[in-house]
Formats: sequence, structure tokens, C-alpha cells
Amino acid sequence: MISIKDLHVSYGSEIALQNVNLHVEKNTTCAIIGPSGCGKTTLLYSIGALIKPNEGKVLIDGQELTNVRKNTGVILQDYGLLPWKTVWNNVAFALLCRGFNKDEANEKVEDILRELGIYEYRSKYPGELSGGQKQRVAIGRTLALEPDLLLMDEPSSALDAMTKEHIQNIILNIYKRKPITLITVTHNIEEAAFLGQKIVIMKKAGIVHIMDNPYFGKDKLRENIDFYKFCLEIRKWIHEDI
Ligand SMILES: Nc1ncnc2c1ncn2[C@@H]1O[C@H](COP(=O)(O)OP(=O)(O)OP(=O)(O)O)[C@@H](O)[C@H]1O
Repeated sequence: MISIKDLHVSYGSEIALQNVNLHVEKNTTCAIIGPSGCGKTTLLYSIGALIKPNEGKVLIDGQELTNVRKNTGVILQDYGLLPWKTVWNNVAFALLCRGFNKDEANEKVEDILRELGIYEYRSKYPGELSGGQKQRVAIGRTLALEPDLLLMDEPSSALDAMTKEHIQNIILNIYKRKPITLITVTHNIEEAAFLGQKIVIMKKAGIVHIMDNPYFGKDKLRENIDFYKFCLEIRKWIHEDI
């Protein structure tokens, strides 16, 4: 479980987070949504220990977070792929750095590339891939390390509408097959409602509302009118003057 207590983060005189409190149960998903500059990325980075809070703390499974955890996977907006390595080697590299031997790494790389439907691109370089393919490689590279907590910053923001849905489906299916704790930062209301069991709505430097998502994981969600009504409820909270 993730437990965030009275978190405060400033960049110089800019207050990015103030008195933020949040609990996310183990192996559940949570989407963080809010306008640009409200502190979403700062909150995600605090959970990943990529930045240290000025005040307050983050506990993961009861342990106070003081350093980057081995079992936390992070997928950032720009994918972070190594342009001089092939798809195969981008994923393998992460495993070799983690201490897997070559045979173990190769076995895992093949499994994950097949699972994500990118095995056929294994010899290509990131520069030869579409945005959606790059994102799948980035997801594969992180998932190969079998994290128990996955943090994603705008996983589909750079993608067109169809590819966005495809990536969201892949993420949801991966979660359904093997639940881990999944935290997604997004600007996109549909993405939040699709990927978040819990929807955290932020406004300038704080959380203004938390919603449980009764539609999470349901079949044919995008054909369900109630799903879009739920999206409208989220929208009201984002646009409400508080
Ligand atoms: N390195 C930094 N130095 C100074 N100010 C920063 C830095 N990073 C973020 N900020 C400021 O902190 C506030 C929160 O930024 P953050 O990136 O967390 O917001 P966000 O909600 O993720 O924004 P976006 O949706 O545009 O990515 C903003 O006002 C931003 O300008």
C-alpha cells in the first residue's frame, strides 16, 4: 500500500504540493488528473523517490521511502529509450543491468516483446518506430523487471486517438493478467476513467476530490454510455471553481 502523509514540495518559491494526503491500496490502480501545472508529475516523482519532499512522507508497504526502490518501475513521457540500441537490446539492457544473465534476459525479452505485439520490431531502432511502438517498448522494458509498483506519466499523451486506446487496452490487459499497483498521471479524462480504479483530481498544489470508479475493468467500456457519464462527473470536478 502507498500512504502519502502531509506532503509538501516546493521548487524555490514555487509551491508544487501542499498538504497532500493519499492512500492507494496494494495491487489497485489510481489515475491522477488535473490541469497543467497543478503538481501531478511532482506527486508521481515523489512516489518514485525521484524528488525528495520538503515536508511529509511517502510510505510504501509501511516503509518510509528514502531512496529509489528496486521494485518501482517508471515510464516517463519521452519513453527514455536508448536510440543506439535495438528494441531487443533496449529491453535486454535493463535486465542485464539488474543482474540477469544473458540466457535469462533473452528468455524474458522474447516473452515480453511477444506479449506486447512488438516481437517483429525486435531488430529496429527507436528512431524507426511509431510513437505507439516506442511506448510499447518502454512499457516492455519496465515490465520485464517485474515491478510491484508502476508509475506512468502521461502514457499516451503523444499518441493519436486510436493508438491511445490501443496502449490503454494493453496497459489494462497487463494489469488484469497480473495486478500490480499502477499509478497513472494524465490530462485525459477518458484515460483516467479507463485506467483508474481510483481517480484523484488535483487543482493547484493539492488534491480536491477522490472518486472510486465503478466502471473500472468492465468489458466493452468504451461502448457503455454510463462510462461517458462518469467521465462527465470527473470533468465537473476538474472545472468546478474551488
Ligand atoms: N524543476 C522545477 N523548477 C521550478 N518549478 C518547477 C519545476 N518543476 C515543476 N515546477 C513547477 O511546479 C508546479 C507543478 O509542476 P508539475 O510538473 O508537477 O505539474 P503537472 O501537473 O505535472 O503539469 P503538466 O500537466 O503541465 O505536466 C508548476 O507550477 C511548475 O511550474
